[in-house]
Amino acid sequence: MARRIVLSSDDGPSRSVENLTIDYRGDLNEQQFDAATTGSGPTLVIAGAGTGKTRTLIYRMAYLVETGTKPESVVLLTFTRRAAREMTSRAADLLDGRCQRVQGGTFHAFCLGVLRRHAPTIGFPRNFTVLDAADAGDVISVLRADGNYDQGEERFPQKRTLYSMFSAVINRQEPLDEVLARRYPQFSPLYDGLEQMRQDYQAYKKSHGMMDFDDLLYRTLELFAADDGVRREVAGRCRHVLVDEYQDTNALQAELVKQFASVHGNVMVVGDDAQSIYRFRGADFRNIFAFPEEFDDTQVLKLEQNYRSTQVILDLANHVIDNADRSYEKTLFSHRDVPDAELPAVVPAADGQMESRFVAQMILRLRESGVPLHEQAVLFRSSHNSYELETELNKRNIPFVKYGGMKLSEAAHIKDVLAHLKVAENPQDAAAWNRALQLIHGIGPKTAKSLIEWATNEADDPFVHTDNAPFSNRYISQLKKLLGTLRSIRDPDMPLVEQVESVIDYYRPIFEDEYYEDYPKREPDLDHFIGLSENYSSRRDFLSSLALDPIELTALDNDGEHEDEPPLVLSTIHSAKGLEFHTVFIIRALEGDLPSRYALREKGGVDEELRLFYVAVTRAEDNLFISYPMTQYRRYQGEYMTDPSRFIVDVPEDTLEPVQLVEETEAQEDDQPLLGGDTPAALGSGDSEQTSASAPKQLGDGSDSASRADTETSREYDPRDVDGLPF
Ligand SMILES: Nc1ncnc2c1ncn2[C@@H]1O[C@H](COP(=O)(O)OP(=O)(O)OP(=O)(O)O)[C@@H](O)[C@H]1O
Repeated sequence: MARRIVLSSDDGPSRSVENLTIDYRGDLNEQQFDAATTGSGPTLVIAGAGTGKTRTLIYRMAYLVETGTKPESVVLLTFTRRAAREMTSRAADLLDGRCQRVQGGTFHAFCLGVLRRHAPTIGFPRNFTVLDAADAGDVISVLRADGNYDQGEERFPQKRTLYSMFSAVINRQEPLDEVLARRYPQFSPLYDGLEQMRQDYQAYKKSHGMMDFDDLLYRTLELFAADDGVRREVAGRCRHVLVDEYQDTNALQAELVKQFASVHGNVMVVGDDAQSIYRFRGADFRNIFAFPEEFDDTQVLKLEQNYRSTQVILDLANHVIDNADRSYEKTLFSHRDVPDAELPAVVPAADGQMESRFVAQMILRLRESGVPLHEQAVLFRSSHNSYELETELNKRNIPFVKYGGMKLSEAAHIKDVLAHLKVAENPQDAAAWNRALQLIHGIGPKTAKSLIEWATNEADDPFVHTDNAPFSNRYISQLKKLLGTLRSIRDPDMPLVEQVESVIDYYRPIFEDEYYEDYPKREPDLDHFIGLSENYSSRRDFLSSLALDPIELTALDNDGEHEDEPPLVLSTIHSAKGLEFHTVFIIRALEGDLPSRYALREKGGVDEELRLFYVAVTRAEDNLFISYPMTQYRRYQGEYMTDPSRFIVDVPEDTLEPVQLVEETEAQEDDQPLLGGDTPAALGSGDSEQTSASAPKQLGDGSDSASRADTETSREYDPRDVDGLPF
């Protein structure tokens, strides 16, 4: 065995908590203080929603640095890179710039860093390509075109489904036959072909220098198993491991935490079993229950005091989660003393359009009463749930930003550009070749296949046109342009932004032709893409970063358009994780949507949806409206009656107050009180006509039309009117 020389720690001298610059006792409650300032060893912090998990981790980071731990040896693992950035910069604000040097990021990004250094140990090149889910699907398509995996069966799974199956095998560590039996029983008879394909997919990625997301985790563990020196070196640099959102880790991530903490043993994981919502990606909320079994002498701390929501909102949250299968016993109680807090409201609307009008009008009224748009959010289960509302918001010129929709790198035109960059980065990337080649007139799937064969196997240099290449006059001149562009951007001295511009110059005529119907609408994305590339020094980092940390297309689309006023937030519930808003609207609370009809088919699926609903409810600080349309329309079915979500039907009225929507005209006829008058202030004052007529100018030049629409059709929301519910 090699001789070992033990170096002593470079950490600075430790100081007592009383002599530190931050007032930990004053800023934190007792439970938070205990967690932030605990000593070494394993710690599990079980925390309810809004109880200050994030705050505690930020203070923990600052505390470690302030008491002498080298910031570079603190590792903060979060669910998104944005979360890590925000947390380290908040810690830096609290203490000083040293906190920016904490190693923060996602598990995938951390593993990527390790693998870039050590990939050759497990037979991968250092410049391996990172495949996102769509890329992985493309690779699977390439394989499928080559093999006879479907054995003539017509009902073979699509590429996305195949990827999900293969992914589940890795990240749940379950054999494929079990994955099929549990989640895709209809494909169980195809097991042999599928297993063969899965193995070929693994082998193909390895021989072509590619890793998908699961590989980043799995191969890191493989690397540690293959070379214990690497494990010791990596874990040696993890003096303190902090993990946020532990409830959403999968089996591989839980194992990685163990490995990272295997030298120093200092690990703090923070999570809320009730907020585990990523089962479809292999997350297993049972990890959080298993933690004390995995780490001897775990200290378990609980945070139960909620600082975010009013007690009435928490009462609903507690009621909801009481129905969950298994959760750590904790009852949230509010720290906020809000007299006359509004009960959460359930609002049935006649149809989707009426639901949208209610939400849009309510948003304007709240805004009138002083709640800015960006402190209001509309949450929904699936991105398409908000389409009708988006139309309504556009009609009224209410600016909004939407999260959880399409990612920039999922847009077809961006994928085209990316394909060129990927080929330049990894000439073995057949899926990228395939996309780039088929953009050329005269090259179809068959020709592309033989060209790829030539480029990846036969050519000495695939970027140089040679006479023995299988080129035809049909496309030769365009192909030469492609190869010339790719060759030029492979020049190591060419700055990334110039490479991207060069690809886009080549691509632009193709782009205008390919998307002739709407290319002007897509054009700004190309400019954004060039702008993004300016932040990276290498093509490799840029591509990995886009794969690992995708950028929201819609968020980007709307960037810079709201200089006057930060916009309203529309978000899927998944993307609203960790956020908080003064007012939250949960729309489309329907059976089939929330819970999603797909979840109903799976064991444990409804519980996961229940937790998702819990996450949505606990985003609200002061107001919560849960609405749904009572009728919907389907093309072949016509109009039909919906069922409200099971999560809201049996809730006592003193926990979730039913509210009836009434048209203004009807309300006046019935002599019912309109919103305004004695309506609680938080819900806005003045009648709808006043509200919209006085809506400030920056809500758009269409404020007039909004005003007209309001006066003509306004229906009234009266929170006190609980009779005659149309359930
Ligand atoms: N000790 C405290 N004093 C004052 N405010 C606090 C305290 N702890 C937390 N808060 C506030 O409570 C809110 C919720 O905190 P935080 O976002 O850290 O909670 P969380 O547990 O991460 O929430 P979730 O898991 O629901 O996203 C924040 O606005 C935070 O500033």
